Amino acid sequence: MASCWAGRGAGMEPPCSSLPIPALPCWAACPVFLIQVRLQTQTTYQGIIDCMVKTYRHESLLGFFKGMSFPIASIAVVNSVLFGVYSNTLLALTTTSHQERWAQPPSYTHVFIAGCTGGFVQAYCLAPFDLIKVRLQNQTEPRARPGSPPPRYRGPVHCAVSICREDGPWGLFRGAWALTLRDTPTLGIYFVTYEWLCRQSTPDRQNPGAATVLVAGGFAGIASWAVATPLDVIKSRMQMGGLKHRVYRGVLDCMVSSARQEGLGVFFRGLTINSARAFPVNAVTFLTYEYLLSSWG
Ligand SMILES: CN(C)C(=N)NCCC[C@H](N)C(=O)O
Repeated sequence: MASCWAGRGAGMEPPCSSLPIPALPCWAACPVFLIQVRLQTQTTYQGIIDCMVKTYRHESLLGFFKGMSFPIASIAVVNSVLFGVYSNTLLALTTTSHQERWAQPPSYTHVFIAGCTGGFVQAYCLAPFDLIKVRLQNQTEPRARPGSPPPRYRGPVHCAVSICREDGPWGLFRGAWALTLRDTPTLGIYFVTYEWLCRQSTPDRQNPGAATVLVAGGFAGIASWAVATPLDVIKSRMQMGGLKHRVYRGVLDCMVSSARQEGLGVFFRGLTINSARAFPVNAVTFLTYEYLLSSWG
C-alpha cells in the first residue's frame, strides 16, 4: 500500500479545492455528536450512559439521529474546503508539489500555518450548519407523540428560516467567533500531529503506508479534539444562547460563568466520547485524502 501514492508525476497538481472527503463515517458518528452536544450544553445528565438511556427512553432510537441531515449533507463540502485550503496554502508556502511532499517535507511551521488557515476558512463555512445541528440536537421532545408539545424547530430548514426570521441572516453565524477560535489553532495542531507521526514511523523521505496514515490520522483527530474541547463547550453554549441558556456577552463571559457555576471539569465534557469517534473518523479521512492526492496527481 505504501507504493499506492508513491512516485506520481510531479508538476500536475490535483484539484485540491474540491477534494470529496467522504461523508460515510459520519453516519455512524451521529449518536456520538448528539451525546457530546447534550453533555456540553445541558446539566440534566450524569454522564454518557445516563444521557444515552434518557435519550433512548424519551426519544427512541431515532432520537440519536436528530439534527444530522444537514451536517452530513455538508461534511463533504466542509472537509473539501479544509483540506483544499490546507493543501493549497502549503503549496504556496513551500513550492513543493504534493507528490514530492514526503521526499522534501515542509517545515512544521509551514504545516501549522497551512492548517490554521484551513481551520479559519472552514470555521466560516461550518458555522451555519453547526448552529442548526446544535439547536436540533438539543431538542429533547419525542418525535410526533400525540398530545405532546411540538418542538421549537420542525427540521433543519425550519430551524434555518426561524433563526433568520428572529435574528436576521447573521443569526446563522451565532457562535462563529468561538468556532473560529476553536478551529484555527486546533487544525494547525491536527496537521502537525499527522505529519509528525507519519515522519516518525516512516523511513526517511519515503511515503507512509496505509497503516501509518490510518494510525497517524486517528491520533491527529484525538490530539486536535483534546485541545479543542474547552472551546467546543463554549461554542455550543453560545449557539444555544437565548434558548436553554442565557445569552452570554461573549466568549470570555461564557467561559467565566460556566467555570464558576460548574467547575473546571465543564471544559472537558464530551471529550471521552468524542475521542472514541475521532479516531476512526480521522483515520479514514486522512487515508482518503492521501489516496485522492496520489490518484489525481
Ligand atoms: C475542531 N477540531 C478539533 C477539528 N476540527 N479537528 C479536525 C477533525 C475534523 C473531523 N471532521 C472530526 O470531526 O473529527
